[in-house]
Parts: sequence; C-alpha cells; structure tokens
Amino acid sequence: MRLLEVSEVNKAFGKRQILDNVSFGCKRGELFGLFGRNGSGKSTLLKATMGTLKVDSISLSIDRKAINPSEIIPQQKIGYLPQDTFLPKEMKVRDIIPLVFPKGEEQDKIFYSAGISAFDSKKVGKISAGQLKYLELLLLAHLPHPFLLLDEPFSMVEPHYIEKIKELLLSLKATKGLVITDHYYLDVLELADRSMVLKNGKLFGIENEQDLAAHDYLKAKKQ
Ligand SMILES: Nc1ncnc2c1ncn2[C@@H]1O[C@H](COP(=O)(O)OP(=O)(O)OP(=O)(O)O)[C@@H](O)[C@H]1O
Repeated sequence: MRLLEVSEVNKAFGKRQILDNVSFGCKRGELFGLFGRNGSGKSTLLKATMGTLKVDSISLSIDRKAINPSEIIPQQKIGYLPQDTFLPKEMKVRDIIPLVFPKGEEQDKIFYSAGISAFDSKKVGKISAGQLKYLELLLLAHLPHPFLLLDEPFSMVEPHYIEKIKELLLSLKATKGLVITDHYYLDVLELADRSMVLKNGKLFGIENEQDLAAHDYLKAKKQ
C-alpha cells in the first residue's frame, strides 16, 4: 500500500465550518507535516481520516481504491497516535508489550529496541513523558498499518527523547507513510518531506518558517 488520499473533507461544529472541502495525501516513504494554530481543526482532520469522528463528507482511497472510513480500523490501514496516552497507567511496560504483541519474536523487537531497558520494569504512570511517547511510537511502529497519523508526538517531550523519536520516525519511512502534527514546528519542518497549514478551514502548502508566518501560524519577524 503506497498512497493514502483523503479528499473533500467537510466538518462544521454548529455554525463554524472547521474543515472546508479539505484534501491531502500521503505516500509510503513520505513524512507529511500538518500545521495549524490551536483550534484550527488538525485533530478533527486526523480523527475524520481514522473514521473515529463523523464528518459531513469525506472520501478516502488507498492506492486509488475507495475505502469506507468504517473499514480503516478493522482492516488496520491507518494507525493513530492520540495526544493523550492510550496505555494503562497502572501496568508495567514489560507487561503491556506482550498484550500488544502475543508472538515472542515480535516482543523481542520491542524489548531489544534502544533505550527500552531503562524503563521496562516501571509502571506506565511512572515513566517520563518522553519515554511514554517513545514507547507508544515503538508499539505503533511494529504494527502492520501502512500509514500512521501522529497527533503531537513531541508535546511535553524532553530534547533527548525528541531526538530518539525523530530517529525512529525517519526509520519508519522505509515501510510507512507518516502524517505529523505538532506545535514543535521546527522539528516537524526538519523532518517533513512536504507540509501544509490549516487556516480558516482550508489547507495551504508551505515550505519554511516564512510561509508559516505568511499564513499567520507564526508571528512575522521584524525586518
Ligand atoms: N466535539 C466538538 N464539539 C464542538 N466543537 C468541537 C468539538 N471538537 C472540536 N471542536 C472545536 O473544533 C475546533 C477544532 O478543534 P481541533 O481539536 O481539531 O483543533 P486542533 O487544530 O487540533 O487544535 P490544537 O492545536 O489545540 O490541538 C476547536 O475550536 C474545537 O473547540
């Protein structure tokens, strides 16, 4: 599976049109950066793509073949990293890994991943924000989903783990297409092969900080 296309997404909350005929795509091997100010509708767009939020209209296709949003999760087409953790806080990291990956050889890939041994004996609620995001991404990375939508993978994460997460994301491009939204815009700009900014319900292509300023995501620098 090489190409995810999401088109004609419309969503209004009450009278406010959050997504106004929005379209975007993501290829395997590509990291697509999605920018937008607080409340612009980025999470709404990701949830609509996952099929977890009902929208007024959406068309989805994978490799040019139409797919119903209700098939996205059962057919493991797209994986989603939500802003808030999806792992139970009271469980130890080493007990969660076998729950997600019943096969021994798959578990080993996680247990032997760089950095895991530093915290695998701790409870999820006791590890740092960076360790938690890294763990969540490692779990997603080893699932079969060809596309991943990542909602704020760098939020609250210390610089040491941001670098670890960036390395992991770059390595994932070999097998997956990635969509990332995060207000750590410099990190996203550095990683992204292509980026767009969501403003007033519409998406605009951007290439750099100047473009982000032109679309009012960043404050324009005084000359
Ligand atoms: N269930 C809902 N009912 C009503 N309004 C909602 C609902 N969910 C989201 N909104 C509104 O839609 C807008 C877009 O929200 P969304 O969470 O998609 O923004 P975002 O771009 O992801 O923001 P942030 O950068 O803060 O995460 C916001 O104004 C939000 O308050």
